[in-house]
Amino acid sequence: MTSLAALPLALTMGEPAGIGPEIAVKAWAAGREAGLPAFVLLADPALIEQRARSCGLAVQVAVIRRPEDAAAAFGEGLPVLPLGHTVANRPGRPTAATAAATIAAIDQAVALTSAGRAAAVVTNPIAKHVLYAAGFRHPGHTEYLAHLATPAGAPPLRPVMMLWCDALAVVPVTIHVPLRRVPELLTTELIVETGRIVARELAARFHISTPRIAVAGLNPHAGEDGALGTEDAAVVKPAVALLRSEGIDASGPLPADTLFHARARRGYDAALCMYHDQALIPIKTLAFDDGVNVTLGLPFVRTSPDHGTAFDIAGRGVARADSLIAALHLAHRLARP
Ligand SMILES: NC(=O)C1=CN([C@@H]2O[C@H](COP(=O)(O)OP(=O)(O)OC[C@H]3O[C@@H](n4cnc5c(N)ncnc54)[C@H](O)[C@@H]3O)[C@@H](O)[C@H]2O)C=CC1
Ligand SMILES: NCC(=O)COP(=O)(O)O
Repeated sequence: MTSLAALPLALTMGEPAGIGPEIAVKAWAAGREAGLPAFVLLADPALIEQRARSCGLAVQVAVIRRPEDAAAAFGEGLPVLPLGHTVANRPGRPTAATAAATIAAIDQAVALTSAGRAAAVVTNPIAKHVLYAAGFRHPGHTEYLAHLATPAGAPPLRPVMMLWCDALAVVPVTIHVPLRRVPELLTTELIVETGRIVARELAARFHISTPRIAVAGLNPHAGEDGALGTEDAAVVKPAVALLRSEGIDASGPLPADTLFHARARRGYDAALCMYHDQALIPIKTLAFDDGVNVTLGLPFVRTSPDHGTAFDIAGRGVARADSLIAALHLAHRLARP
């Protein structure tokens, strides 16, 4: 079998009306100078050529038939493996008609990686509401990738979303759920399972020998002894105790408002946050341009830029590829044995 280091990363097209096609082209153009690992884009080659033209980007698309040909093609052109779907759309105008192609790109990236023909999965952003309108029943990539990776008949894998940059790693314990449902969905078991996966993968993939995990409280001031909410004492605190009883260096519940300043960040390797925005606001404030979304708990590496489809700027040639480039670098690093 080809060594992982020699395999290309499998990059999905993402939502075709978003900035994915444009930043893929820009990443490839920057990558030839910046030593980016080779990747293959799973997309409709005609869409990529047309979007590059409309964004004023000079790019040669190298249509390949096998991911094994990506590394050799990468120096000459952007390697694109056709999806078998024609994708016609206008930037900024998403349509459910392209949902099947968007999903096919994810399926193919996972299939190639699982078969040992790609080193890792890197995804461009999808617009969840567009896929939902076409009948997609998973909240986002994170949950869909876990579904694809679960062997038939086995209990579902628990995926964990982690947003990472050099200065901070954050994990939302509850992910894509309305805020009003967070208290009912947040259980001691969910926090413990998430903490275990984070500790295990920070050690195995990030090579942090004894990961320090800070657990944020749910309520202001971590509940202020029950005066500002009961969940911190009843749900979060027992989870921290259980993690500690397993030898995991967990602390908390800690007030979230003082968890993310520079001095506090030196005290932990990852912060477990109780809901989506508690985790994503600090990291996107610190590192919007180069934050990376990593899915933990899967049998393969998956990364993604931290941003979304940016419909407001799609097709204008102004989207930044930095976060995608950071995602490609991190995927390459994590996929190394
Ligand atoms: N991994 C994924 O698939 C993700 C998908 N999304 C999806 O993206 C859609 C739009 O979400 P929003 O909340 O509007 O977030 P967004 O990240 O798409 O856009 C927020 C703001 O940041 C700007 N922006 C985003 N990426 C940029 C880039 N690379 N360069 C320059 N400016 C950039 C946009 O123009 C916009 O003003 C939603 O449907 C959401 O579900 C959001 C986050 C991650
Ligand atoms: N806000 C983060 C996000 O939406 C990423 O979701 P996913 O599609 O990577 O699961």
